[in-house]
Amino acid sequence: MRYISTRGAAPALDFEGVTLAGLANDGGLYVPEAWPSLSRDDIAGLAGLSYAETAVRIMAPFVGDSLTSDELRALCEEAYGRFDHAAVTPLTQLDGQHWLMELFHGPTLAFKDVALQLLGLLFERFLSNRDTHLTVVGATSGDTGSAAIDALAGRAKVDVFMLHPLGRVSDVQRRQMTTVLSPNVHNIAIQGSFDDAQAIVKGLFADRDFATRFDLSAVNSINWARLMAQIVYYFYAAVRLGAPERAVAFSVPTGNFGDVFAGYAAARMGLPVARLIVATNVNDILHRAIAEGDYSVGQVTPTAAPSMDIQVSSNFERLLFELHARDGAALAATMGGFETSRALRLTDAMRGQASGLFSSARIDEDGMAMAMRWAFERAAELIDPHTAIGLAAAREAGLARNVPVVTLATAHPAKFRDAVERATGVRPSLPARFAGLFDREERFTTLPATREAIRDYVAGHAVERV
Ligand SMILES: Cc1ncc(COP(=O)(O)O)c(C=O)c1O
Ligand SMILES: N[C@@H](CCOP(=O)(O)O)C(=O)O
Repeated sequence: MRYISTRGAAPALDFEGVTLAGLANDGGLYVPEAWPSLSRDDIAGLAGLSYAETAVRIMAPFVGDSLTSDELRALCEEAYGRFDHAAVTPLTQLDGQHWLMELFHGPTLAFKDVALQLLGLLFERFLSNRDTHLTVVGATSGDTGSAAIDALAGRAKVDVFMLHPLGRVSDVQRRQMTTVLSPNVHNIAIQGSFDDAQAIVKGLFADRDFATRFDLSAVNSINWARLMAQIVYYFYAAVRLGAPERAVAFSVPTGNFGDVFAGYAAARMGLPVARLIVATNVNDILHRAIAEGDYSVGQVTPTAAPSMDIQVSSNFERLLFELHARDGAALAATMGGFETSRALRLTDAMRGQASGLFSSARIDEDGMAMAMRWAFERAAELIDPHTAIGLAAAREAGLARNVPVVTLATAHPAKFRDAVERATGVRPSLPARFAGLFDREERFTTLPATREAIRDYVAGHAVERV
């Protein structure tokens, strides 16, 4: 399998190459040159397999020659062996139509663990026979940071610099990052928003000299390996609910468009997906884009679902690439215009194409709280604010009663216990392994939200290529 950049000008790479590179050097994102395809029999053959074995079957075509299937299996068994539920991503039924897919049974209680536990092992495996020290620079609105830090802390050939927006993540999220004191972990609170953090990270990659000097790599969903690992649970859930005989819809709490793009990839690979519902909070650029074709950047409003307080969604570029008929030069021109004007319009043809699979909804804070209460009163389930946005969107989507709708439960409710308590009156508790989280020493550096400040800090603490 080879990977090409959405902007058409970077060299094509194999799976090992894209995993280590993160972002393409033309500013684009890597995507598979062609979507692998699974037949109905292949999909039916996934029934009854363990999560790890399902992962091997789905990811093998993407990994190509970069790993043998025994190596891939060993990595999947190790990564998913760290989850505290035997099914890894279990389904819970809420009523006759609605299900939750619980993606929060990993070490840091969010869906990010599904991909980042594997990515940590992939880095280690690919670096084992290279004389390279990676400098991972990432941006987080709370969950990617803790999952990446858990996956990379203490690894000999990687340093991780994680930027979070000061004061805009939950206390549990922050402490999950800042109480990890390994020397290779560098937490930075920036005086700005998540969008500022993400723009700084992309800016550092765009500085080719800097990116080469420090062997920059990415753990955000700009890294293809992140999305690849997330495709697996769409197949795993759909097969449990009757695929390939029955199509399943998914409602996805969306910020950076990574999770829902993984659902798109599953559909492109042959999974019968009835609908992908893009659920946003009041930071609704993606809802406006899908519903009206208006992808224009507004101000970020802090909400009780802070991990979705995002305006510029990095993976939307991967969908735009598909909607530009995979023409990298055309997309590079579109993105150039967007970077200047902070706005772009989808043509009617693009919107028409997207609407075959995607729909969207914007859920405000009241809608979110109501969904938390509904899940609790109706099914005795405590759900986190992000999941609640997905569930509210699922319930208002108006899909035929015979279509099962799976809402992705992207975080454990205890990560956002204040918001959950406000909505339901119940304060969810953290699993026992987090006892003491609030007594531990925290370490982070606060910096201005400028590329220069972050570049200087990274340069002062990272390992330079010899
Ligand atoms: C809990 C939670 N839900 C949803 C999202 C949005 O996912 P994505 O950025 O892949 O759209 C995030 C952040 O990425 C998150 O942390
Ligand atoms: N919501 C995310 C933001 C980063 O998203 P990613 O999927 O691109 O890593 C977070 O919690 O950090």
